[in-house]
Amino acid sequence: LWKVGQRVVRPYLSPLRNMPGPKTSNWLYGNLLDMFNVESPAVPEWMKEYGQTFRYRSFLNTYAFFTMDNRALNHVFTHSNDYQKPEPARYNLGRILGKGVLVVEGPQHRQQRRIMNPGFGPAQIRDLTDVFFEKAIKLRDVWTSSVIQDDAGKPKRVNVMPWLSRMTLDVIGLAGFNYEFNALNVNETPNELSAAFESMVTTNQAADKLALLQEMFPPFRVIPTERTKKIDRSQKTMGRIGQQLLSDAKASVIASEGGEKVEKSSVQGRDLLSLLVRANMATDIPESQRLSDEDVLSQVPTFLVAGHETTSTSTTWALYALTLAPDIQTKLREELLTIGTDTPSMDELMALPYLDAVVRETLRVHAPVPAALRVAMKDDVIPLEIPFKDTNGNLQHEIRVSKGDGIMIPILSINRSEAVWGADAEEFRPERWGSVPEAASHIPGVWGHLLSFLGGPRACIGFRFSLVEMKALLFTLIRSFEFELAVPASSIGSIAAIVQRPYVRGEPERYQLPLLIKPYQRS
Ligand code: HEM
Repeated sequence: LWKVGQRVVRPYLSPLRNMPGPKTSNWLYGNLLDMFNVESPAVPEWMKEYGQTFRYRSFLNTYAFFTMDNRALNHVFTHSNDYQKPEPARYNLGRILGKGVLVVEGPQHRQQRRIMNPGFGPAQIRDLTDVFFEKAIKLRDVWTSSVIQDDAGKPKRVNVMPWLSRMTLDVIGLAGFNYEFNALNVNETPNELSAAFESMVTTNQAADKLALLQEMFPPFRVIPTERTKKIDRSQKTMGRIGQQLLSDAKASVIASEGGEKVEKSSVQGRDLLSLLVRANMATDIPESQRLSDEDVLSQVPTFLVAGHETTSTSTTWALYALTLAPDIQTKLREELLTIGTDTPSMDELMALPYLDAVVRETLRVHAPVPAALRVAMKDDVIPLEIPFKDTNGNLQHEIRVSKGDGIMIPILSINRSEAVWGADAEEFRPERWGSVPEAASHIPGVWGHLLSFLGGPRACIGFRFSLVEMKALLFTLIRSFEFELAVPASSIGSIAAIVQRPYVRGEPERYQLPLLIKPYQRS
């Protein structure tokens, strides 16, 4: 009751009530339904009317604000303890991931990042490059042998999304924790871990009103539902398999420490879980700083959730962009065909300038995670680069927030900002990376003058991993195939549900990118 009371009273006390912004349109959802309206999202209109910093109403009409201001965002990123992920989102993720690095906050997060960071460094990702190519080549071969042509040898419509998703699942299994999902072996039934994970992430929370109440109001969380029971069952399976993977990783670390050679054909010892186990056993980490087995195990589903659909979705968008711009597709193919092998090293791959520009431009225009949310954990004053005029007509050089106010970090709007990238900011034009505008260097993102991987201590830990994986995929596919859209470009839209995916207007299948894929005949 105290919490409900706080929620009711908060809107009358927040300093954000004097910031300009739209009127609330729903007593329960505030402005959220307008913001997430797929066909006509309200944010672009609000940006025209109120500028780059404005307030809106969130769930139960609590106050939140939207800002594209670099200084304000930098403040939010660097004070990650004071601006945490919303508790309902952490509860939801935590049901699936346990206490993984994506969910925990404060000292626990610092401790986990400290031990995990080394596993994601350039040298470690270099060691995983052959896994990226092995699976990219497997996808190429499955497509060539049985997927892209009908019996008469004509290209048939292929929804590339699930294929790319199978490829990245296989990669994160092997590179993440030395586990073979075999998702690209389409004739085999999904293995146990894959089925448990699938069952967990596809539980339909939206259809379950009690689930929404449980998310928003903790006392309801003690009530078991079909959804919670399903998650519990899957968690048991994942826990059992995870325990086995952890024991294997420990054994491999001990074997390699003892000078025993780890089998060359296996990734064991190089996978993220083994690196994490090794870092956790390092002698310079005091006993009190080490992760418990439970914390280490939570990283297995964390890698699956964070590192699988994000990379497959961005590669899907890259193929989409290349079908709309055949000249760019041809130019990219020409560059890729200058390499004389199907399996270049990471350094050779990363040195290809046009591939790099295409990947950057994809992650700019089609950032798979379009926005992030944070909540102020205390009253605070956030400095601004560009002031805003409050509802009383006074110029404000800072934003005053009270504990509980929300913040929307509009990753995609910032990536596509005309103020930064010029009048053609919405266009996919890889050539722009030949001369990056000065304004882009002020964006507080961890990579590439973009916010696609966010910034600060909570930035994406796996950005190098995903860049090399995406490049290996594009390298392999663009050299081997020509891609065309199988439907008119105007029928493709995008739906954002944490990750932003394409769909075809008027067709029942929820997420898809239907393409025609032809083998490329080298002259
Ligand atoms: C194109 C691919 C990817 C994109 C666009 C992406 C984007 C992001 C973003 C925006 C966040 C911050 C979310 C938030 O705090 O609200 C994040 C966090 C994270 N990502 Fe990624 N990611 C990608 C690939 C990966 C991969 C391949 C891995 C692992 C192998 C990974 C692991 C993580 C983890 C563990 C976090 C949580 C970090 C923390 O809170 O300290 N990501 N990612």
